[in-house]
Amino acid sequence: MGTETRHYTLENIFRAAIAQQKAVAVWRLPLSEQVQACISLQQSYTTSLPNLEQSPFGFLFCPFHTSGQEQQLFIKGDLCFDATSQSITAAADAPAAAVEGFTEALQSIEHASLGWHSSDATQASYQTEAGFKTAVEKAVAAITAEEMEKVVLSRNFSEVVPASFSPVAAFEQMLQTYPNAFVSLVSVPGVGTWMGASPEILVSIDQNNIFKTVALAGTQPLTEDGCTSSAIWRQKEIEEQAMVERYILSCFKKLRLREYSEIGPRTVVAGNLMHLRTDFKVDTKEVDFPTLGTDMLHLLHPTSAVCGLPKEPALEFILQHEGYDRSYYSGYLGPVNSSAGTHLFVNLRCMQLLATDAILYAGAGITGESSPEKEWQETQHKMQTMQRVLANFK
Ligand SMILES: C=C(O[C@@H]1C=C(C(=O)O)C=C[C@H]1O)C(=O)O
Repeated sequence: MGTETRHYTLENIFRAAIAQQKAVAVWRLPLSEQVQACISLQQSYTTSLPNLEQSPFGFLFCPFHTSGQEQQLFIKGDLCFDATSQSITAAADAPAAAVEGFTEALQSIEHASLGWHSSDATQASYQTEAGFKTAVEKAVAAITAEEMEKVVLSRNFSEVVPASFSPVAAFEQMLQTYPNAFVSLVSVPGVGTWMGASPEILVSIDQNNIFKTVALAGTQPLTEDGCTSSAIWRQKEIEEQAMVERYILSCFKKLRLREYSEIGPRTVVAGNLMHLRTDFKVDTKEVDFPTLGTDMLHLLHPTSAVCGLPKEPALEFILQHEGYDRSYYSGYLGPVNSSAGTHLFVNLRCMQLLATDAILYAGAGITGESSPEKEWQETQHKMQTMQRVLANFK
């Protein structure tokens, strides 16, 4: 097919992918205008531990717990859609018959219903307010007993999807509401549909081979004037974020990497919230470390921003006490080897769309100073990111 001259809208592309039972990912990088989508024409989407440098263009979608029941997925970019030019391009190795089938489907798509792929999984489990608060109390006790330093506890919550809801319209609205977030919509047959506005880079490598990651933690509601300069941070948040920073530094150390730049912590805005963020940057060409992206991805996930410190006892604690399955929440997702490079984000401020309900997810970092009520409130605030999106259709 090469470069098609026909013009399509994002809605055409998404409808065709759903009607044709294909996996599709749509995204926009923070502070960018460019909306892209990719569609896989493969039979299977599962992947093993990703090797970013060797990978073809596509979109990674990985769960929190990589040895749990959810699979690591790769939506190969057999078809790539650029929303600015409204054009669609097929990869050189895309299966020709499937490309033709998809293009034909695109012509007749106007009348297809606008749904989304739903999950094959049986009924999701939910965490209650009491259950969450009990888990926080147990975590504080374990931290006081020096079993770990920090653990991130999360919960989920279900809301009815309004009848007029459209994932593409919601995605487009998120572009406006959350300009500095990574905005995404992922829909995979048998796995389901997720959308979100993430504030947190896990691993990014741009076209100039610059590697970036961040230490993001510490949360407070946006100040009244919306100015980052008027934020006042408590010692608890400062320490919590410093732990994430320390973890990233320990990963660099494991790889014997000494040349990196570190800026922060600075206060940043994420929707209705503010966080503390330290930015790390490495010129992988200058330090002659071409596999840094993959190596760091393997060491970082799950970071102490979503799991805890040390990683193993924190993960163990989460699996034992959290009381529900995080699924793809606090996993990671993003384009790999796209025209803008590889940009993986932590899957936060997100929701999973079921047939009639949406499951919203949020967590909070627990330290020795945590109070169950405050941490509960923090998860309430974080859930507003997606509640605002649903509310627009009510
Ligand atoms: C766990 C979440 O967010 C993470 C936890 C934070 C915290 O504990 O303060 C802040 C930002 C994120 O790294 C979430 O949004 O669900």
